[in-house]
Amino acid sequence: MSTRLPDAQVAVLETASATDALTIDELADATGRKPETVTGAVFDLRDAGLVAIEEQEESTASLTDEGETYREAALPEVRLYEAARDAGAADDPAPMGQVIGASGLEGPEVDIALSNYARKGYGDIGGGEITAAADADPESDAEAAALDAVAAGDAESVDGDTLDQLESRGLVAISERTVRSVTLTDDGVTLLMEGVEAAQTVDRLTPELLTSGEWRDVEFTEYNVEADADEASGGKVHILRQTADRVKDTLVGMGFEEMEGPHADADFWINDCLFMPQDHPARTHWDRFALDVPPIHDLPEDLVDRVEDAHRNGVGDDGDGYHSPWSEEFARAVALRGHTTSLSMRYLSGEAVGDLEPPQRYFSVEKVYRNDTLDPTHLLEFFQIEGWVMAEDLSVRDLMGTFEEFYRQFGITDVQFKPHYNPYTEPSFELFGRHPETGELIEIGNSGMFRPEVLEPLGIDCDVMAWGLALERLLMLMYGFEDIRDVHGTLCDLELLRETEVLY
Ligand SMILES: N[C@@H](Cc1ccccc1)C(=O)O
Repeated sequence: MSTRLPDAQVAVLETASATDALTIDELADATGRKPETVTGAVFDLRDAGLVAIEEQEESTASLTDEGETYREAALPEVRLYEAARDAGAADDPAPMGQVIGASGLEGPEVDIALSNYARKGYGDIGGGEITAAADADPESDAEAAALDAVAAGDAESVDGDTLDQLESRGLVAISERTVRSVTLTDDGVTLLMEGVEAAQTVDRLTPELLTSGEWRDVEFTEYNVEADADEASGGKVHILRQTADRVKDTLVGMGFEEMEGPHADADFWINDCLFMPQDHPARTHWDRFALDVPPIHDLPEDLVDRVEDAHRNGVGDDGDGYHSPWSEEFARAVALRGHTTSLSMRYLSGEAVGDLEPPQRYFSVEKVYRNDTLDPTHLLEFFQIEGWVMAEDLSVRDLMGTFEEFYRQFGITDVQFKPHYNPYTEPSFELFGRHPETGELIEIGNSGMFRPEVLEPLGIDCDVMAWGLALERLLMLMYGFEDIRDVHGTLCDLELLRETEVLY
Protein backbone atom coordinates (compact mmCIF):
# COMPACT_ATOMS: atom_id res chain seq x y z
CA MET A 1 0.00 0.00 0.00
CA SER A 2 1.52 3.33 -0.97
CA THR A 3 1.64 6.32 1.33
CA ARG A 4 0.26 9.70 0.28
CA LEU A 5 2.47 12.65 1.06
CA PRO A 6 2.45 16.27 -0.09
CA ASP A 7 3.86 16.74 -3.52
CA ALA A 8 7.05 18.58 -2.49
CA GLN A 9 7.89 15.91 0.09
CA VAL A 10 7.52 13.17 -2.49
CA ALA A 11 9.83 15.05 -4.87
CA VAL A 12 12.45 15.45 -2.13
CA LEU A 13 12.23 11.80 -1.09
CA GLU A 14 12.64 10.66 -4.66
CA THR A 15 15.65 12.93 -5.25
CA ALA A 16 17.50 12.45 -1.95
CA SER A 17 19.92 9.60 -1.46
CA ALA A 18 20.84 7.45 1.51
CA THR A 19 24.54 7.72 0.74
CA ASP A 20 25.23 11.14 -0.81
CA ALA A 21 24.14 14.16 1.20
CA LEU A 22 22.49 16.83 -0.95
CA THR A 23 22.16 20.47 0.09
CA ILE A 24 18.85 22.31 0.03
CA ASP A 25 20.03 24.26 -3.02
CA GLU A 26 20.94 21.06 -4.86
CA LEU A 27 17.57 19.53 -4.00
CA ALA A 28 15.83 22.72 -5.13
CA ASP A 29 17.65 22.61 -8.47
CA ALA A 30 16.97 18.93 -9.00
CA THR A 31 13.28 19.12 -8.10
CA GLY A 32 12.67 22.47 -9.80
CA ARG A 33 11.23 23.94 -6.60
CA LYS A 34 12.05 27.01 -4.54
CA PRO A 35 14.61 26.55 -1.73
CA GLU A 36 12.02 27.71 0.84
CA THR A 37 9.58 25.04 -0.36
CA VAL A 38 12.27 22.37 -0.21
CA THR A 39 13.33 23.50 3.27
CA GLY A 40 9.73 23.18 4.46
CA ALA A 41 9.38 19.71 2.97
CA VAL A 42 12.71 18.60 4.42
CA PHE A 43 11.74 19.66 7.94
CA ASP A 44 8.45 17.78 7.68
CA LEU A 45 10.24 14.67 6.39
CA ARG A 46 12.76 14.92 9.22
CA ASP A 47 9.94 15.14 11.77
CA ALA A 48 8.48 11.99 10.23
CA GLY A 49 11.88 10.29 10.55
CA LEU A 50 12.30 9.88 6.79
CA VAL A 51 15.38 12.06 6.25
CA ALA A 52 18.29 13.27 8.36
CA ILE A 53 19.58 16.85 8.22
CA GLU A 54 23.13 17.92 8.87
CA GLU A 55 23.73 21.63 9.49
CA GLN A 56 26.90 23.55 8.79
CA GLU A 57 27.65 27.23 9.22
CA GLU A 58 29.18 28.72 6.12
CA SER A 59 30.49 32.23 5.80
CA THR A 60 30.76 34.15 2.57
CA ALA A 61 32.69 37.32 2.01
CA SER A 62 31.72 40.08 -0.40
CA LEU A 63 32.98 43.57 -1.14
CA THR A 64 31.07 46.53 0.27
CA ASP A 65 30.46 49.52 -2.04
CA GLU A 66 33.48 51.20 -0.48
CA GLY A 67 35.58 48.06 -1.02
CA GLU A 68 34.50 47.96 -4.66
CA THR A 69 35.45 51.62 -5.11
CA TYR A 70 38.96 51.03 -3.75
CA ARG A 71 39.38 47.87 -5.79
CA GLU A 72 38.80 49.94 -8.90
CA ALA A 73 40.63 53.14 -7.88
CA ALA A 74 43.33 51.73 -5.51
CA LEU A 75 43.32 51.97 -1.72
CA PRO A 76 43.60 55.55 -0.36
CA GLU A 77 46.93 54.76 1.37
CA VAL A 78 48.32 53.44 -1.92
CA ARG A 79 47.22 56.59 -3.72
CA LEU A 80 48.88 58.64 -0.99
CA TYR A 81 52.08 56.61 -1.29
CA GLU A 82 52.19 57.07 -5.03
CA ALA A 83 51.67 60.82 -4.69
CA ALA A 84 54.39 60.94 -2.00
CA ARG A 85 56.86 59.11 -4.23
CA ASP A 86 56.05 61.40 -7.14
CA ALA A 87 56.77 64.34 -4.83
CA GLY A 88 60.21 62.90 -4.08
CA ALA A 89 59.35 61.88 -0.51
CA ALA A 90 61.46 58.73 -0.91
CA ASP A 91 64.51 60.99 -0.69
CA ASP A 92 63.39 63.99 1.39
CA PRO A 93 60.25 64.50 3.48
CA ALA A 94 57.60 66.37 1.44
CA PRO A 95 54.97 68.81 2.74
CA MET A 96 51.79 66.95 3.69
CA GLY A 97 49.30 69.42 2.18
CA GLN A 98 51.00 69.35 -1.19
CA VAL A 99 51.08 65.53 -1.33
CA ILE A 100 47.44 65.21 -0.29
CA GLY A 101 46.49 67.76 -2.93
CA ALA A 102 48.40 65.87 -5.60
CA SER A 103 46.90 62.51 -4.53
CA GLY A 104 43.39 63.69 -5.38
CA LEU A 105 42.11 62.19 -2.11
CA GLU A 106 39.08 63.93 -0.71
CA GLY A 107 37.02 64.13 2.48
CA PRO A 108 37.06 60.99 4.63
CA GLU A 109 39.49 59.28 2.24
CA VAL A 110 42.26 61.51 3.56
CA ASP A 111 41.76 60.27 7.13
CA ILE A 112 41.57 56.70 5.87
CA ALA A 113 44.82 57.07 3.94
CA LEU A 114 46.60 58.67 6.91
CA SER A 115 45.48 56.06 9.40
CA ASN A 116 46.69 53.15 7.26
CA TYR A 117 49.84 54.65 5.82
CA ALA A 118 52.35 54.04 8.61
CA ARG A 119 50.68 50.77 9.70
CA LYS A 120 51.42 49.31 6.30
CA GLY A 121 54.99 50.57 6.18
CA TYR A 122 54.47 53.08 3.37
CA GLY A 123 56.35 55.71 5.31
CA ASP A 124 56.05 58.17 8.18
CA ILE A 125 53.82 61.13 8.83
CA GLY A 126 54.56 63.85 11.33
CA GLY A 127 55.19 67.55 11.79
CA GLY A 128 53.23 68.33 8.63
CA GLU A 129 55.55 66.22 6.49
CA ILE A 130 55.40 62.82 4.87
CA THR A 131 58.07 60.36 3.83
CA ALA A 132 57.78 57.46 1.37
CA ALA A 133 59.55 54.20 2.26
CA ALA A 134 61.88 53.48 -0.67
CA ASP A 135 61.37 49.72 -0.49
CA ALA A 136 57.56 49.65 -0.14
CA ASP A 137 55.73 48.08 -3.06
CA PRO A 138 52.05 48.88 -3.53
CA GLU A 139 51.90 46.15 -6.18
CA SER A 140 52.23 43.59 -3.40
CA ASP A 141 49.78 45.27 -0.98
CA ALA A 142 48.14 42.28 0.74
CA GLU A 143 44.87 44.13 1.31
CA ALA A 144 44.61 45.23 -2.32
CA ALA A 145 45.25 41.64 -3.45
CA ALA A 146 42.63 40.42 -0.98
CA LEU A 147 40.04 42.83 -2.42
CA ASP A 148 40.62 41.25 -5.84
CA ALA A 149 40.38 37.74 -4.38
CA VAL A 150 37.10 38.50 -2.59
CA ALA A 151 35.68 40.08 -5.75
CA ALA A 152 36.60 36.91 -7.65
CA GLY A 153 34.74 34.80 -5.07
CA ASP A 154 37.99 33.37 -3.77
CA ALA A 155 37.95 34.64 -0.18
CA GLU A 156 39.32 31.28 1.05
CA SER A 157 42.73 32.13 -0.38
CA VAL A 158 42.97 35.26 1.80
CA ASP A 159 44.65 34.89 5.19
CA GLY A 160 42.47 35.44 8.25
CA ASP A 161 44.22 38.56 9.56
CA THR A 162 43.94 40.39 6.26
CA LEU A 163 40.29 39.46 5.96
CA ASP A 164 39.62 40.67 9.53
CA GLN A 165 41.41 43.91 8.77
CA LEU A 166 39.31 44.47 5.64
CA GLU A 167 36.15 43.67 7.54
CA SER A 168 37.03 46.15 10.29
CA ARG A 169 37.78 48.78 7.63
CA GLY A 170 34.27 48.16 6.28
CA LEU A 171 35.60 47.09 2.88
CA VAL A 172 34.46 43.48 3.10
CA ALA A 173 31.20 42.18 4.53
CA ILE A 174 31.10 38.68 5.94
CA SER A 175 27.74 36.97 6.12
CA GLU A 176 27.01 33.71 7.84
CA ARG A 177 24.44 31.21 6.70
CA THR A 178 23.40 27.72 7.65
CA VAL A 179 23.86 25.10 4.94
CA ARG A 180 21.67 22.02 5.44
CA SER A 181 22.50 18.69 3.82
CA VAL A 182 19.93 15.95 3.57
CA THR A 183 20.18 12.17 3.44
CA LEU A 184 17.47 9.47 3.47
CA THR A 185 17.13 7.49 6.66
CA ASP A 186 16.46 3.72 6.68
CA ASP A 187 12.77 4.47 7.23
CA GLY A 188 12.87 6.80 4.24
CA VAL A 189 14.37 4.11 2.03
CA THR A 190 11.80 1.55 3.23
CA LEU A 191 8.94 3.94 2.57
CA LEU A 192 10.22 4.66 -0.94
CA MET A 193 10.40 0.92 -1.66
CA GLU A 194 6.84 0.41 -0.44
CA GLY A 195 5.73 3.30 -2.64
CA VAL A 196 4.74 6.95 -2.08
CA GLU A 197 2.37 9.05 -4.08
CA ALA A 198 1.75 12.76 -4.16
CA ALA A 199 -1.34 14.07 -2.46
CA GLN A 200 -2.77 17.26 -3.90
CA THR A 201 -2.05 19.95 -1.37
CA VAL A 202 -2.60 23.66 -1.57
CA ASP A 203 -0.55 26.26 0.22
CA ARG A 204 -3.03 29.14 0.15
CA LEU A 205 -6.73 29.75 0.25
CA THR A 206 -7.92 31.44 -2.94
CA PRO A 207 -11.25 33.09 -3.82
CA GLU A 208 -11.76 30.27 -6.36
CA LEU A 209 -11.39 27.58 -3.69
CA LEU A 210 -13.91 29.43 -1.55
CA THR A 211 -16.55 30.02 -4.22
CA SER A 212 -16.31 26.52 -5.66
CA GLY A 213 -16.49 24.94 -2.23
CA GLU A 214 -13.41 22.92 -3.18
CA TRP A 215 -11.67 24.07 0.00
CA ARG A 216 -13.63 21.37 1.86
CA ASP A 217 -11.80 18.56 0.07
CA VAL A 218 -8.25 19.80 -0.46
CA GLU A 219 -5.37 19.15 1.89
CA PHE A 220 -3.54 22.26 3.14
CA THR A 221 0.22 22.28 3.60
CA GLU A 222 1.37 23.09 7.09
CA TYR A 223 3.21 26.27 7.90
CA ASN A 224 6.87 25.84 8.67
CA VAL A 225 8.09 28.75 10.69
CA GLU A 226 11.67 27.50 10.61
CA ALA A 227 12.03 27.62 6.85
CA ASP A 228 14.70 29.99 5.51
CA ALA A 229 13.28 32.99 3.79
CA ASP A 230 14.78 35.92 1.96
CA GLU A 231 15.83 38.73 4.21
CA ALA A 232 13.91 41.87 3.39
CA SER A 233 15.12 45.14 4.82
CA GLY A 234 12.48 47.78 4.43
CA GLY A 235 12.50 51.34 5.65
CA LYS A 236 12.37 51.93 9.36
CA VAL A 237 12.45 54.80 11.77
CA HIS A 238 16.08 55.71 12.51
CA ILE A 239 17.19 54.53 15.96
CA LEU A 240 18.07 58.08 16.92
CA ARG A 241 14.50 59.17 16.16
CA GLN A 242 13.13 56.08 17.94
CA THR A 243 15.22 56.91 21.01
CA ALA A 244 14.07 60.55 20.81
CA ASP A 245 10.46 59.33 20.87
CA ARG A 246 11.23 57.12 23.80
CA VAL A 247 12.82 60.02 25.68
CA LYS A 248 9.73 62.13 24.97
CA ASP A 249 7.44 59.39 26.30
CA THR A 250 9.61 59.06 29.39
CA LEU A 251 9.56 62.78 30.14
CA VAL A 252 5.82 63.03 29.51
CA GLY A 253 5.51 60.13 31.95
CA MET A 254 7.47 62.21 34.48
CA GLY A 255 4.96 65.06 34.12
CA PHE A 256 6.74 67.29 31.58
CA GLU A 257 5.18 69.23 28.69
CA GLU A 258 6.89 69.67 25.33
CA MET A 259 8.33 72.99 24.09
CA GLU A 260 8.76 73.94 20.46
CA GLY A 261 10.40 76.85 18.71
CA PRO A 262 12.71 78.05 15.93
CA HIS A 263 15.99 76.40 14.91
CA ALA A 264 17.27 79.78 13.69
CA ASP A 265 16.72 82.40 16.34
CA ALA A 266 17.80 85.82 17.60
CA ASP A 267 20.97 85.78 19.66
CA PHE A 268 18.81 87.44 22.27
CA TRP A 269 17.01 84.17 23.02
CA ILE A 270 20.04 81.97 22.44
CA ASN A 271 22.50 83.96 24.56
CA ASP A 272 21.54 87.35 25.96
CA CYS A 273 18.66 86.07 28.09
CA LEU A 274 21.11 83.55 29.49
CA PHE A 275 23.40 86.27 30.84
CA MET A 276 26.02 85.25 28.31
CA PRO A 277 28.26 88.33 27.88
CA GLN A 278 28.34 89.52 24.29
CA ASP A 279 32.11 89.08 24.18
CA HIS A 280 31.93 85.46 25.43
CA PRO A 281 34.11 83.19 23.23
CA ALA A 282 31.12 80.93 22.39
CA ARG A 283 29.47 83.95 20.77
CA THR A 284 32.25 84.54 18.25
CA HIS A 285 32.19 83.25 14.71
CA TRP A 286 34.29 80.28 15.80
CA ASP A 287 31.47 78.39 17.46
CA ARG A 288 28.41 79.98 15.99
CA PHE A 289 26.64 79.41 12.68
CA ALA A 290 25.58 82.99 11.90
CA LEU A 291 22.92 83.39 9.22
CA ASP A 292 23.10 86.12 6.63
CA VAL A 293 19.46 87.16 7.06
CA PRO A 294 17.80 90.35 8.33
CA PRO A 295 17.80 90.75 12.14
CA ILE A 296 14.74 89.79 14.20
CA HIS A 297 12.66 92.85 15.12
CA ASP A 298 9.80 91.54 17.20
CA LEU A 299 11.49 91.03 20.54
CA PRO A 300 9.55 91.96 23.72
CA GLU A 301 10.82 95.49 24.40
CA ASP A 302 10.62 95.49 28.21
CA LEU A 303 12.39 92.18 28.38
CA VAL A 304 15.17 93.48 26.12
CA ASP A 305 15.56 96.46 28.48
CA ARG A 306 15.64 94.28 31.59
CA VAL A 307 18.16 91.87 30.04
CA GLU A 308 20.39 94.76 28.96
CA ASP A 309 20.18 96.18 32.46
CA ALA A 310 21.18 92.83 34.00
CA HIS A 311 24.19 92.65 31.65
CA ARG A 312 25.24 96.21 32.45
CA ASN A 313 24.43 96.49 36.16
CA GLY A 314 23.72 92.99 37.44
CA VAL A 315 20.64 92.32 39.59
CA GLY A 316 19.97 92.76 43.31
CA ASP A 317 21.45 95.28 45.71
CA ASP A 318 25.01 94.05 45.54
CA GLY A 319 24.76 92.85 41.93
CA ASP A 320 27.34 93.76 39.33
CA GLY A 321 27.22 93.68 35.54
CA TYR A 322 29.83 92.68 33.02
CA HIS A 323 31.34 96.08 32.23
CA SER A 324 31.60 94.80 28.68
CA PRO A 325 29.85 96.07 25.54
CA TRP A 326 26.15 95.26 25.01
CA SER A 327 24.41 96.15 21.78
CA GLU A 328 20.82 95.56 20.84
CA GLU A 329 21.84 95.06 17.23
CA PHE A 330 24.05 92.15 18.28
CA ALA A 331 21.13 90.66 20.24
CA ARG A 332 18.83 90.81 17.21
CA ALA A 333 21.22 89.01 14.84
CA VAL A 334 20.13 85.53 13.74
CA ALA A 335 22.06 82.27 14.13
CA LEU A 336 21.36 78.55 14.28
CA ARG A 337 20.74 77.75 17.92
CA GLY A 338 23.78 76.21 19.65
CA HIS A 339 21.52 74.89 22.38
CA THR A 340 17.77 74.58 22.94
CA THR A 341 18.04 76.70 26.08
CA SER A 342 16.71 79.38 23.69
CA LEU A 343 13.37 77.55 23.89
CA SER A 344 13.51 77.50 27.69
CA MET A 345 13.98 81.29 27.59
CA ARG A 346 11.01 81.75 25.25
CA TYR A 347 8.81 79.67 27.58
CA LEU A 348 10.10 81.02 30.91
CA SER A 349 9.69 84.63 29.71
CA GLY A 350 6.03 84.07 28.87
CA GLU A 351 6.74 84.74 25.17
CA ALA A 352 5.76 81.23 24.02
CA VAL A 353 2.60 80.35 25.97
CA GLY A 354 1.99 83.32 28.30
CA ASP A 355 3.10 83.73 31.91
CA LEU A 356 3.62 80.49 33.78
CA GLU A 357 2.90 80.01 37.47
CA PRO A 358 4.95 77.46 39.45
CA PRO A 359 5.08 74.51 39.52
CA GLN A 360 5.90 73.81 35.87
CA ARG A 361 7.93 71.21 33.99
CA TYR A 362 8.92 71.55 30.32
CA PHE A 363 11.20 69.68 27.89
CA SER A 364 12.23 69.43 24.25
CA VAL A 365 14.20 66.85 22.28
CA GLU A 366 15.47 68.89 19.38
CA LYS A 367 18.39 69.58 17.12
CA VAL A 368 21.14 72.08 17.94
CA TYR A 369 24.05 73.26 15.79
CA ARG A 370 27.68 73.85 16.73
CA ASN A 371 30.73 74.63 14.71
CA ASP A 372 32.75 71.81 16.31
CA THR A 373 35.49 69.67 14.82
CA LEU A 374 34.11 66.32 13.69
CA ASP A 375 35.39 63.39 15.72
CA PRO A 376 33.99 60.18 17.22
CA THR A 377 31.92 62.10 19.76
CA HIS A 378 31.15 65.37 17.95
CA LEU A 379 29.03 66.22 14.95
CA LEU A 380 28.06 69.67 13.67
CA GLU A 381 24.51 69.05 14.77
CA PHE A 382 23.10 66.89 17.50
CA PHE A 383 19.95 66.41 19.53
CA GLN A 384 19.68 68.03 22.91
CA ILE A 385 17.30 66.86 25.60
CA GLU A 386 16.46 70.20 27.14
CA GLY A 387 14.39 70.47 30.29
CA TRP A 388 13.52 72.60 33.28
CA VAL A 389 11.48 72.54 36.43
CA MET A 390 10.10 75.72 37.99
CA ALA A 391 9.02 75.53 41.64
CA GLU A 392 9.41 77.10 45.06
CA ASP A 393 12.50 75.88 46.96
CA LEU A 394 14.29 73.59 44.58
CA SER A 395 17.69 72.23 45.53
CA VAL A 396 20.55 70.38 43.90
CA ARG A 397 19.07 67.18 45.37
CA ASP A 398 15.99 67.66 43.20
CA LEU A 399 18.22 68.11 40.16
CA MET A 400 20.26 64.98 40.84
CA GLY A 401 17.19 62.95 41.75
CA THR A 402 15.50 63.93 38.47
CA PHE A 403 18.50 62.72 36.43
CA GLU A 404 18.75 59.50 38.39
CA GLU A 405 15.07 58.82 37.79
CA PHE A 406 15.33 59.73 34.10
CA TYR A 407 18.44 57.67 33.29
CA ARG A 408 17.25 54.71 35.35
CA GLN A 409 14.40 54.30 32.86
CA PHE A 410 17.04 53.63 30.20
CA GLY A 411 18.89 51.11 32.37
CA ILE A 412 21.64 53.61 33.28
CA THR A 413 22.24 53.63 37.00
CA ASP A 414 25.79 54.94 37.29
CA VAL A 415 25.40 58.70 36.73
CA GLN A 416 28.13 60.94 38.14
CA PHE A 417 28.17 64.70 38.72
CA LYS A 418 31.07 67.10 38.39
CA PRO A 419 30.95 70.76 39.45
CA HIS A 420 31.00 72.99 36.39
CA TYR A 421 30.67 76.61 35.30
CA ASN A 422 27.97 78.13 33.09
CA PRO A 423 27.42 81.90 32.90
CA TYR A 424 23.70 81.26 33.47
CA THR A 425 23.54 78.67 36.25
CA GLU A 426 24.93 78.50 39.77
CA PRO A 427 25.67 75.91 40.92
CA SER A 428 26.28 74.00 37.67
CA PHE A 429 27.00 70.31 37.13
CA GLU A 430 28.26 68.24 34.25
CA LEU A 431 26.84 64.72 34.09
CA PHE A 432 28.87 61.66 33.23
CA GLY A 433 27.90 58.06 32.44
CA ARG A 434 30.00 54.94 31.96
CA HIS A 435 30.41 53.62 28.41
CA PRO A 436 29.33 49.95 28.42
CA GLU A 437 32.10 48.84 26.03
CA THR A 438 35.12 50.97 26.91
CA GLY A 439 34.31 51.50 30.60
CA GLU A 440 35.24 55.17 30.21
CA LEU A 441 33.26 57.96 31.82
CA ILE A 442 31.74 60.05 29.04
CA GLU A 443 30.08 63.42 29.36
CA ILE A 444 26.35 63.14 28.84
CA GLY A 445 24.98 66.52 29.86
CA ASN A 446 25.19 69.86 31.57
CA SER A 447 22.84 71.32 34.15
CA GLY A 448 22.30 73.77 36.96
CA MET A 449 20.04 76.19 38.81
CA PHE A 450 19.37 79.39 36.83
CA ARG A 451 21.02 82.46 38.38
CA PRO A 452 19.05 85.50 39.53
CA GLU A 453 20.68 87.42 36.63
CA VAL A 454 18.67 85.12 34.32
CA LEU A 455 15.47 84.78 36.34
CA GLU A 456 14.90 88.32 37.48
CA PRO A 457 14.68 89.91 34.00
CA LEU A 458 12.33 87.05 33.02
CA GLY A 459 10.10 88.06 35.93
CA ILE A 460 10.44 84.79 37.82
CA ASP A 461 10.77 84.82 41.59
CA CYS A 462 10.95 81.12 42.37
CA ASP A 463 13.63 78.51 41.60
CA VAL A 464 14.29 76.97 38.17
CA MET A 465 16.55 73.99 37.66
CA ALA A 466 17.51 73.16 34.07
CA TRP A 467 19.61 70.95 31.85
CA GLY A 468 20.74 70.05 28.37
CA LEU A 469 21.55 66.36 27.79
CA ALA A 470 22.95 64.88 24.58
CA LEU A 471 20.63 62.36 22.98
CA GLU A 472 23.48 60.80 20.96
CA ARG A 473 25.48 60.21 24.14
CA LEU A 474 22.48 58.50 25.73
CA LEU A 475 22.36 56.29 22.64
CA MET A 476 26.06 55.47 23.07
CA LEU A 477 25.45 54.37 26.66
CA MET A 478 22.40 52.33 25.69
CA TYR A 479 23.83 50.50 22.68
CA GLY A 480 27.59 50.72 23.17
CA PHE A 481 28.43 52.72 20.01
CA GLU A 482 31.90 54.18 20.15
CA ASP A 483 31.74 56.43 17.14
CA ILE A 484 28.79 58.73 16.67
CA ARG A 485 29.51 58.65 12.93
CA ASP A 486 28.33 54.99 12.90
CA VAL A 487 24.88 56.27 13.75
CA HIS A 488 24.42 59.14 11.35
CA GLY A 489 26.16 60.96 8.57
CA THR A 490 27.76 59.62 5.42
CA LEU A 491 29.92 57.05 7.23
CA CYS A 492 27.04 55.44 9.12
CA ASP A 493 26.86 51.68 9.54
CA LEU A 494 23.66 50.62 7.76
CA GLU A 495 23.80 47.06 9.03
CA LEU A 496 23.98 48.24 12.62
CA LEU A 497 21.13 50.68 12.05
CA ARG A 498 18.99 47.92 10.56
CA GLU A 499 19.69 45.46 13.34
CA THR A 500 19.55 47.61 16.46
CA GLU A 501 16.23 47.35 18.25
CA VAL A 502 14.99 50.18 20.41
CA LEU A 503 12.98 48.45 23.11
CA TYR A 504 10.52 49.95 25.55
N1 LIG B 1 22.80 74.97 27.48
C1 LIG B 1 23.65 74.02 28.15
C2 LIG B 1 22.86 73.01 28.93
C3 LIG B 1 22.17 73.65 30.09
C4 LIG B 1 20.86 74.05 29.98
C5 LIG B 1 20.22 74.65 31.05
C6 LIG B 1 20.93 74.83 32.23
C7 LIG B 1 22.24 74.41 32.35
C8 LIG B 1 22.87 73.85 31.27
C9 LIG B 1 24.49 73.29 27.10
O1 LIG B 1 24.20 73.37 25.94
O2 LIG B 1 25.45 72.63 27.44
